[in-house]
Amino acid sequence: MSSRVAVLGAGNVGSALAQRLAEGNIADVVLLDVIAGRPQGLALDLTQSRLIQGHDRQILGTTDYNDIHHVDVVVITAGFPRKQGMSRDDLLKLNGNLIQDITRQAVAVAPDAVYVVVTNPLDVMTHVAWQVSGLPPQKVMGMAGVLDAARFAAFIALELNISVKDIRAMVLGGHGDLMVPLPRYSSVSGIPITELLPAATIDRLIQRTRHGGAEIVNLLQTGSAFYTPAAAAALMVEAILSNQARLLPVCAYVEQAYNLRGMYVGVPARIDRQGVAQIVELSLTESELQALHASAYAVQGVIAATQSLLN
Ligand SMILES: NC(=O)C1=CN([C@@H]2O[C@H](COP(=O)(O)OP(=O)(O)OC[C@H]3O[C@@H](n4cnc5c(N)ncnc54)[C@H](O)[C@@H]3O)[C@@H](O)[C@H]2O)C=CC1
Ligand SMILES: O=C([O-])CC(=O)C(=O)O
Repeated sequence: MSSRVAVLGAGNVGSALAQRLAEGNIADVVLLDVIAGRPQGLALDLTQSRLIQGHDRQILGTTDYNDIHHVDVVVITAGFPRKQGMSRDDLLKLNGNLIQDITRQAVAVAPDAVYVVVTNPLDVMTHVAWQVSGLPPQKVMGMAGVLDAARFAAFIALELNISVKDIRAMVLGGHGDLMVPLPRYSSVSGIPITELLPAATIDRLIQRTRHGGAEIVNLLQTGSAFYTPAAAAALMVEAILSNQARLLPVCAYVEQAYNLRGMYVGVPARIDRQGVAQIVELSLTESELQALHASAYAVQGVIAATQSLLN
């Protein structure tokens, strides 16, 4: 039977993700939104391009959770994006209760799915979704590291004037200004970028990566990035469905690693059909570990403050 993926939220990220999943022949898609007509219209539009795009994927638009019954993966993209001048954490109040409500409704009909959260503030929303889902933490992960690492790789490629195909990048930590791009674990055909670029240039690329989302928010003025976020979420869905044990940076529940205990944060993880199969613990220098802890504890602080805001 064909794999089925529910995309909750048919906004910019959700609709671009639905297009990638269908046109990439990755899965059939159920696109769900609260705005009646929007997911149905987008699904019909995507269906009409099947001849041109050369696929037979089913794309269903709906406002009814019964339609996501027993999907394999649920991606949560519903919620408000930030506008210029806002931090991702400013979305907490707007998106916190919404994520709880959506997760409860989804888990009731798709209890066996793997859940991928995209809504911001990402690490906190992933924690909240897991908390209300009642699912084992391996089944609930967040999308951030794949996007942040793709941005770091793009900036390295532009700086070196080298094809991005030969670049691998690693970013740990929360999806915020304290995220931790790791130059020692970022390379061009196996050569660490610390061998190819001066420290000051690497620092500039790190800062640009940390503010990669805000740079686009400031340019768009009406919302936030969606093409690369959708591509990153599609890659994670494909990794889950293909069961190929891909190693990706994702927001995962760290039981005990990196001297962290029981919290969601961005780490490299082996992803398979069951979700997060294993967290990979890199050997970090003292300053890299400190930076990861600063990022993780900032997320922890927001999670603690969030509990009183939620239903
Ligand atoms: N994790 C990451 O790296 C990224 C996260 N994001 C986040 O993803 C979220 C979505 O961003 P966009 O698609 O650009 O926003 P958007 O405003 O284009 O779309 C959001 C959609 O969610 C729908 N929605 C709202 N409440 C809903 C509910 N209760 N049930 C179902 N649908 C509901 C809205 O009707 C709208 O269609 C934002 O929170 C944004 O900050 C965006 C890019 C990257
Ligand atoms: O910047 C935002 O608010 C959206 C996002 O998370 C990103 O593009 O990294």
